[in-house]
Amino acid sequence: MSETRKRKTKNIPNNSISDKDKTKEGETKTVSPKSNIPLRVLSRAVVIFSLLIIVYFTSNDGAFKIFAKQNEVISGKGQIVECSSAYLREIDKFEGCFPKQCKRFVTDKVITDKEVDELLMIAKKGLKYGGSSGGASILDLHSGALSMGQHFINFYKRSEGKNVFTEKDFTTYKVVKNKIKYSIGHYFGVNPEKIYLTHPTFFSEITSKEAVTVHDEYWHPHVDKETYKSFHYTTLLYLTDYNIDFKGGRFVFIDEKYNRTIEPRKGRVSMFTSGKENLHYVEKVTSGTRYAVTISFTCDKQYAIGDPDKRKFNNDL
Ligand SMILES: O=C(O)CCC(=O)C(=O)O
Ligand SMILES: [Fe+2]
Repeated sequence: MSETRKRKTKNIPNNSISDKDKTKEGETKTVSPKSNIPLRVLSRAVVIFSLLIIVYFTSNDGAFKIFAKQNEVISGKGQIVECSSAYLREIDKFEGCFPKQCKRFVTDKVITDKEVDELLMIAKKGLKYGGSSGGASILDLHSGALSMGQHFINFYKRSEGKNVFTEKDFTTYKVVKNKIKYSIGHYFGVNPEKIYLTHPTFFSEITSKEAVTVHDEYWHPHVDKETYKSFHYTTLLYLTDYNIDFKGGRFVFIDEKYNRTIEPRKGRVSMFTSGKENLHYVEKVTSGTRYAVTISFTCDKQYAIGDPDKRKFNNDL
């Protein structure tokens, strides 16, 4: 920048804006005040513009970083974050469940394509019996909760649902849940036998439909530990692809300096400690349908739930 400035001004004699200025050897050019002012203005504008760019890129507002792109295959990518004090205080009493570090971790290598396809089928065949009047529907395989209009019904109490899910469906869920549980053990340095599946564990289906009730408003920033008291480790398994099956709907961690975005990808698992250190939201889905499963774990045995079970579905438990 200063080079440009030097080059533009070096042939202008001191205090003589209307003097003659040498351009090429032996040639002279009259520099009038009129033609000189725009040059100065231009170079100042360039300086100001450059400064604005620097300020923009070094300021915190509106700065996003893509943590996990949809079109890359991530073996494992983690980011350590400072545990919130409330989270630490609470988790301190659960031996073996205390994470080495609070963090978020993404991997595309834990769940197979076949498992994702099977889970997507489970989600679709259950959710087709319900559906929220707004854009966000859930199906909880454990409790049977299913979005229906502006409410939830217990799908396990409906006769039409009796033979919707097979033993194999429940086995797939259990296998996937266990893989994720052992991954948490591995990546967070905790004893997998000391973390327990907790309520709610659900499939979600999000469309671009306008929200009708608060249950449809998934885009608000929140802390999972505050929304779901028993959560200590949240995991999300994505069943559809961002920008292919749907648009919008990226998951965003809100951080001090940059927000970090996870673009859903089939089979992608995102795991994170559920405290304030992992404040997040989901962007509004603008088209298509987004499917995911939330499978979360607690350190507190009193909030442990069993695996979803076909006998429960058949109402004979
Ligand atoms: O579906 C997602 O990506 C995240 C959903 C979420 O934040 C939640 O259920 O608490
Ligand atoms: Fe959440």
